[in-house]
Amino acid sequence: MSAPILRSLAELRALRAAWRAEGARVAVVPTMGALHDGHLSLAAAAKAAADRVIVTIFVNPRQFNDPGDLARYPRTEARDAEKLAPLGVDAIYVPAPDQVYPPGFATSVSVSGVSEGLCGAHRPGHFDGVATVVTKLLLQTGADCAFFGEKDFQQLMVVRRLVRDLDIPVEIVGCPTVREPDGLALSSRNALLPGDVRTTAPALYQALVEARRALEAGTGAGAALATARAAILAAGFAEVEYLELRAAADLAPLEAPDVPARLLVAAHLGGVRLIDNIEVAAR
Ligand SMILES: Nc1ncnc2c1ncn2[C@@H]1O[C@H](COP(=O)(O)OP(=O)(O)OP(=O)(O)O)[C@@H](O)[C@H]1O
Ligand SMILES: CC(C)(CO)[C@@H](O)C(=O)[O-]
Ligand code: BAL
Repeated sequence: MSAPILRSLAELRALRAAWRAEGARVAVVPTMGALHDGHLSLAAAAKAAADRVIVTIFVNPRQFNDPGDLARYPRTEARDAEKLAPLGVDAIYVPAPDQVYPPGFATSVSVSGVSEGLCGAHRPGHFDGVATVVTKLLLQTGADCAFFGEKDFQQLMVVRRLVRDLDIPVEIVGCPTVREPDGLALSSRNALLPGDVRTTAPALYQALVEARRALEAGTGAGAALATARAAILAAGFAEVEYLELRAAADLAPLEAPDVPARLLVAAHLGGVRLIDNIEVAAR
């Protein structure tokens, strides 16, 4: 059976109050819709960890630095609800824009440090938009736990930081990246890839895997990353926005994987910006 779709904060609060009275543990899975198996893996993990699960669908205008990107972001609400039905999700919150940003809205949540560099450097204002809407969704849902994908690793770190800094009583759970059989990380934006470049897209993940192998075998970061960058461009990507080795704990820049590390990349293919990242073991 399809979960009820809630469009107002009042409806969400009423349901939340009933669940609180039952003593239910409530999970939230924030999304922007156009759901794929990556999102569904978060919903399944949430269902396993909580009594009640709310999936939110809100294409948040404040996190789009590029108006064209916002305009073409895929919107597939009816199909999203169908995909969630077999998972036993308890509610889908699809707020009208004024339920998140009421007239006169004047507050922004800005997380420094971890939101600088990487996507933060290339998408000005993006993480302020993410931090603001995630803070609102956590407070509106009053969730006990919230599920985010490691595919957006920097976003996950920004959310962990803001929850600690603002004393929001919620457990943040990071979930592994779900991939296509050829390695491409699932992403709503994959649907925008022109057909003729789809077979090129997995080169991004392959380059990360090869760089990880080299780093873990003792190759210096400079050489390993230069080889990976060249491989991504040779495969047919138009631009590598960033390709960096960072400490997994706080995303501080690293010269070598001497602590648990993350290798993160953003690159452009067929007019679409793809991101990916993988774990690199400490030497
Ligand atoms: N392949 C994936 N595996 C696991 N989680 C994912 C995957 N893709 C997205 N998520 C997670 O789903 C949540 C909602 O993400 P979002 O709706 O932006 O989807 P997306 O596919 O990342 O879309 P976009 O094209 O905007 O990057 C985020 O926590 C994100 O990290
Ligand atoms: C966390 C999020 C739902 C906030 O809009 C979005 O950034 C996303 O889908 O990753
Ligand atoms: N998945 C992160 C949301 C965004 O790209 O805006």
